[in-house]
Amino acid sequence: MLVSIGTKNRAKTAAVTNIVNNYLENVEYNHLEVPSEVSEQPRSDDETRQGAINRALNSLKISQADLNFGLEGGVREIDGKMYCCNWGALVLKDGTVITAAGALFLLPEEIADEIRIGRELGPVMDSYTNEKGIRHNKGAIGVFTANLIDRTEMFEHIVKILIGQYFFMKEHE
Ligand SMILES: O=P(O)(O)OP(=O)(O)OP(=O)(O)OC[C@H]1O[C@@H](n2cnc3c(O)ncnc32)[C@H](O)[C@@H]1O
Ligand SMILES: [Mg+2]
Repeated sequence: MLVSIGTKNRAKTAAVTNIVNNYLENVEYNHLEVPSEVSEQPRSDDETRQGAINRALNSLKISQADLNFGLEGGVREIDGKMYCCNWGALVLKDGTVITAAGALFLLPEEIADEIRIGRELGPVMDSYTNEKGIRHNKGAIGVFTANLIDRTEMFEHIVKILIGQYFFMKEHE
């Protein structure tokens, strides 16, 4: 079975590989840099979800894989507070689109203000922590949860929901 993932981000590719390997055998993986066709920093659930779907659809177009994953991070505001939101899409070979969302976590006001003036969370997190490439491993969620949960684990949950929905659909065909 061929599984494509619409990113080369290591936190995301690890999440897909870790979960899919638990449930399916003889899987070959493709990591594809595909356009999300939304802003670099999505600013709503709608836009973040659409980015995940576009990544999965674009992966299918390029690879014709059996399962095509798109994972996208964004932000949204509720009652003046900014949360990081996370969405995933799984597109099947026949074009069926399955979606799921994951954790929402609060961004501190000083981080939120940087995003509000138009910066991207990835670089903002790197300057905040004085580290490079946070988005590939612990992610903002790792930093703001005292490393109790990292970005891979957060996306694993979404991938598990997507795969679970796929199994449910197959059982009810
Ligand atoms: O290479 P891609 O797949 O694009 O991975 P990415 O890390 O850029 O992730 P997204 O495009 O899905 O996320 C949109 C923006 O938000 C940033 N971001 C989202 N979640 C983050 C997290 O947990 N830690 C650090 N940056 C995050 C990210 O770096 C981007 O600037
Ligand atoms: Mg990105």
